[in-house]
Amino acid sequence: MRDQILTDTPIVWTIAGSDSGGGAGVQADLLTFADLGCHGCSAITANTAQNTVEVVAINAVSTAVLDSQLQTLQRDLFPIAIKIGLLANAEQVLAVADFLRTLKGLKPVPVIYDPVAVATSGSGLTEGDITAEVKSHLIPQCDLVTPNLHELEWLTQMKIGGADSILSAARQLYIQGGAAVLVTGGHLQLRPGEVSDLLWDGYKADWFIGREVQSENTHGTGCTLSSAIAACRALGYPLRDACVVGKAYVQRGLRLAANKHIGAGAGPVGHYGWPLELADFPEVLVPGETRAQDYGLNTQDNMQPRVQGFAEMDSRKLGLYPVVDSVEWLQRLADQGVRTLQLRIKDPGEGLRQQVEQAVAIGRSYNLRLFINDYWQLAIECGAYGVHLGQEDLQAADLAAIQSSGLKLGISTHGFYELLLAYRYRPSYLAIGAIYATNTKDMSEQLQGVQKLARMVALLPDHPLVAIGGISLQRVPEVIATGVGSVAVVSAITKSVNYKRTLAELKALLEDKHAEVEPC
Ligand SMILES: Cc1ncc(COP(=O)(O)OP(=O)(O)O)c(N)n1
Ligand SMILES: Cc1nc(C(=O)O)sc1CCOP(=O)(O)O
Ligand SMILES: [Mg+2]
Repeated sequence: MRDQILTDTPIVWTIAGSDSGGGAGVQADLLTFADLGCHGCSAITANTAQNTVEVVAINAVSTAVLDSQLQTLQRDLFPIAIKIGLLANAEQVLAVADFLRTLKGLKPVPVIYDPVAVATSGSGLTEGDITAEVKSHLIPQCDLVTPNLHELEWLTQMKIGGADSILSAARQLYIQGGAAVLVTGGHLQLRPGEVSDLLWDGYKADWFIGREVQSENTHGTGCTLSSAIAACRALGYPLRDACVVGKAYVQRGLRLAANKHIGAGAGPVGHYGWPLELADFPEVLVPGETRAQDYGLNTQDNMQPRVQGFAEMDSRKLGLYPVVDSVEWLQRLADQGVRTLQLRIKDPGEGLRQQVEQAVAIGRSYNLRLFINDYWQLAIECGAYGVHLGQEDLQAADLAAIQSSGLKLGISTHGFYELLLAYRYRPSYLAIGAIYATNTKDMSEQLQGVQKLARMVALLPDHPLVAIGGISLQRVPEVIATGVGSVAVVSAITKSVNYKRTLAELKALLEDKHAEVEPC
């Protein structure tokens, strides 16, 4: 195995069939990898003869031919992620499963399997039945399986009729093979106009709701989705982020290719680059919203209805936003002219209420935008400007009470999935973190970097956004170059040897009108 250090671009493999028509299979996979910034490699399982209206031949390669491609790739182009598509017979399934077992023994590699066995036209794509080998040997080597409803029925032998049966079958498939399951919903609309995918990872069910696109050009959507997810995994995106970005990539391809004419039948989905428009991204279903019933959620009686729309702030750009752990720090920074502040007390002693009351009093006398972290009841009772909550607080806090008290609400997010989820509440601002590694809190699994930050800012150019995590004075210019309007800092100020000087420099960067960058 050569060291991945020799490669600047993440390497992603596709193990799949060639589509001579260029719309699906390896051809769609390689276009997707390139579009999303990865280097694609292929191991071809079958040389299909097809166009947009017919599949004439499958032409499976021998397992020796398949294995020689895999072994050759492994020696020089070790993958960061793998997508698997058409495996043409049981021998191929076993050969790939064996290969993956050995490969994953060398290094963990996320494997995404799109279980292709029957074409949308209904033509069988495999030589003989591969069900037993797929279930017992292949899926246990995979991290995610992306069946459509027909494929889910095939793999579970369960009849799918509605949301409950989709979830039951996904759970069943997970129990059988241990891989997370993303059920794609192109074949059944649970609500008119909504094309929704279900993710079950053994812990949590999530529905990603997309809008129907009227288009004949849908060939290759399954291949493209699984490849986009593999590419995102190779780029370091966690599973849920990879799924929502993958779905947005396909949505963009459907939308922009809708009026193209390629062949007489179903033309290919398009490949149009990284999705940067919110309209292409799915909505993440939120517990408590009315339509959750149609998706098999809201089954508990005590579920709080979703609350949406919190008080707006006087500015979309808050500029510098220090987060401090004491009333003393609050006072010092207010004295220096800071306008936006957060009180974040993690080890509350006896006098918590008193500290919040003092903080609110300072906030009033200096006309601060003062947010209280975590303690939303106290924030309401004491009349703070706003409250800041984490994702895990969203189910526990009384959002309706926060909303009706007129308090502003900020919500933490860590990646695309959490951003889309939190946006469903339309809070006063969304925080995005951790941008860089930080010693203030263990965020090592949730680092975003400035490229991802810029992509998230592009999705929500008109919504107040705050960047947080590891932001030092030196890093502020590249953070604000993303278009984010607010920068939250802890240690840059509280650990500074000269906080007044650091503060002045931060303010110069963040509150000087000329330093403001319009969102992209
Ligand atoms: C502006 C801002 N962004 C994010 C956070 C983190 O909040 P949370 O996820 O609730 O984590 P804790 O701060 O409670 O550890 C924040 N406080 N402020
Ligand atoms: C409190 C906190 N929340 C984060 C998030 O990403 O949600 S990062 C973070 C720590 C920020 O401290 P510093 O500026 O010292 O890195
Ligand atoms: Mg919190």
